[in-house]
Amino acid sequence: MGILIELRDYAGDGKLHAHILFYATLALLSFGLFLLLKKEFSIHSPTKLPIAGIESPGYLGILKARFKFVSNGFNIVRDAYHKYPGRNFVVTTYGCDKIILTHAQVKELASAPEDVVSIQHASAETMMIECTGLGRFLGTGYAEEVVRVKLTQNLANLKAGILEETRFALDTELPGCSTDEWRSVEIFTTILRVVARTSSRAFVGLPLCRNEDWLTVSIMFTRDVFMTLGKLTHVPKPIRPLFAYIFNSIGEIRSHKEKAQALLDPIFQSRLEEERLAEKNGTVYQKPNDMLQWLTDRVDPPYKSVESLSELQLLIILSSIHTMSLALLNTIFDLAEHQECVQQIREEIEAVLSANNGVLDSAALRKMKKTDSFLKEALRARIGLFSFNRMVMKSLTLSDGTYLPKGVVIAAPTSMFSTDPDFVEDPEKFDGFRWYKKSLEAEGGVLHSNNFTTTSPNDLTFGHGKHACPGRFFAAEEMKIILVFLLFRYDFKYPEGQSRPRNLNHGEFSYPDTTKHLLFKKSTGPMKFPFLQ
Ligand code: HEM
Repeated sequence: MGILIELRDYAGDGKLHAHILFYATLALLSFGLFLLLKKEFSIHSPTKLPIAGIESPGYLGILKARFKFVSNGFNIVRDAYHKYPGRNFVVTTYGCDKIILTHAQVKELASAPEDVVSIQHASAETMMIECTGLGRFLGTGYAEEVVRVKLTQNLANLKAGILEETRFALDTELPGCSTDEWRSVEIFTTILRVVARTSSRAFVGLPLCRNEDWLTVSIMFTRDVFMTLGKLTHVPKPIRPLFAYIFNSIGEIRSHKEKAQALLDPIFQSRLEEERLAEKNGTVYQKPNDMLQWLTDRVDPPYKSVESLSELQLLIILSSIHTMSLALLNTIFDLAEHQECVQQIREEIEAVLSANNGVLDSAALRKMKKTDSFLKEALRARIGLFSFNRMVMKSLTLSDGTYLPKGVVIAAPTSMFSTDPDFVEDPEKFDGFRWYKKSLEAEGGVLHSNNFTTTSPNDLTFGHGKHACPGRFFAAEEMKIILVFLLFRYDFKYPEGQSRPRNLNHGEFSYPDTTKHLLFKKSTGPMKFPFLQ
C-alpha cells in the first residue's frame, strides 16, 4: 500500500522510474534471500529422518540449534544415538546439517567412489571454501596422494632426520631441565613446537625447519583457519561470503599464505636453478627428499608455482601438526595419570631396542606393541564427535532402504561408537593395554586388527575406507619417536593435587586442556641408546 501511495505521489515526476527500479531490486533481493534460506532450511526434509537439536520451528529454530550445538553438541548427539538405536537421524551442527550413519552404513560406504560420496566436498563445506578460498585444489587429490604414497614410502629414509630433529627440538624447547628439580612446563606449547619442528624436517627439510618465521606460520595457520571458521559460523550461510569480503575475515589466512610463499620462494627458485644447471651440464640433479620436492614433482604444470606449492604445504600442515600435537597431549596426560603403564612401556621399548642393536628404525617402532596400544586407547573417543564426513554427490538408496539425497553431508558418530559396549568392552574404563591384550588373545593370525593405525567401521580415529587418513603411518612413527625420547630422557607428573584433566568439548571438537602445566625432570641414569644423546 505504501509503495502504491508513493507511486501515485511521484506519478508524472521524473523520480518514478528510479523508485520502481529501487523497489523492484529490493523485491528481487528479498526473494533471492528467501530462496537461499529456504534451500538451507529444507536440506534434510526429503530424508524424513528424525532431527536432533531443533526445538522450535522455522529458520530461527535452526539458527538457535546451531548456537546450541557449539556448547552442547556431544549431549545432543549422545541423546539421539540412544533414542534412535541403530537408526539414522539428522543433527543441525553449527556449520551444516549432517545425517548420522549407522555402523553398517559406514561399512557399506567405505569404498564408495568420490563421485558417489565425497570427502573433498564435505571438507569444502566444513572449510567454508566460498569464504576462506581454501578450495583451490578441490578434486586434484595432490596432497592426499603425496602423503599416502611418497610420505609413507619414505618413512625409513626420513628416520635419521626426524631423530636428529626430535633431539634438537627437545633440547631447544625444554632447556634447563635438571635431574634434581621438577620444572613446570606449559606442555601443549612445548609439544606443538616439537611436532612443528619434526614435521617440518620431513615437509621442507633443513634449514627452513629451524626458521622461527616458518615455525610460526606452521603453527598459526591452523589456529587462524579455525578461528575464522568459528567467527563465520555465526553468520547465516547465504550471506557468509559477502560478510567475509566486507569484514576481511580471511585477512590472517591470506597473510600466512603470503609469508609461507615468501619463505619457500628462495628454496623453490634455487632448486629450479640447480635442476636447470644439471640439465645444462649433463649431470644428474640429486633431488632433495622432502614433501616440497614430492609436491613439485606431482602437480600438473598450472600448479608448478611457489604460490600453489606453498598453499599445498599449508593444507598438509592443516591436517597434521595440530592433530598430532593434540593426540600427543592426550597421550602424555594419560601417561602422567597411569604411571603403572609407564614402567611397562619403558621396559618393552628397552627390550625392543636392545634386540635391535640400539637402533630406532621402523621395524623396532612396529614392535612397540604396548606404546601402540596406549596411543590407540588415549585417542579412543577423544578425537571429536564425528569422523567419515562425506557429501552425497548423487542421490542414492542404501541396501537397508535408507534414502540419501544429493547434497547432504553424512558422518559417523565416532565418539558414540567408541564408547558403545556393543563395540568396546567396558568402554568407560581407560585401559592402556586394552588393544595389546586383544592382539595377544586374537586367534587365527588376526594380530594387526588392533593396531593404532588400523581402521574399521567402528574404529574411526583415522576415518575409514578409501579416504582413511593417509598420514596415519607417518603420524604413528613420529608420535612414537617423540614418546620414546620423552620416556627415556625425562620423568613427568602432575603438580601436587592435580590429575588427568577432562577433555573439553566444543561443537564437534574434543580436545585436551591446552592450558595445563606438567612437572618435568631429567631422568637419572645413563642414556642407554646413542640416538637419545
Ligand atoms: C594423530 C594424528 C592424525 C589424526 C587423528 C588424523 C585423522 C584424520 C581423519 C579422521 C581423517 C578423515 C578420514 C576419513 O574421513 O575417512 C583424516 C584425513 C586426512 N589426513 Fe589425517 N590425521 C592425523 C595425522 C595426519 C598427518 C600427520 C597427515 C599428513 C602428513 C594427515 C593428512 C591427512 C589428509 C591429507 C587427509 C585427507 C584424506 C583424503 O581426503 O583422502 N593426517 N585424518
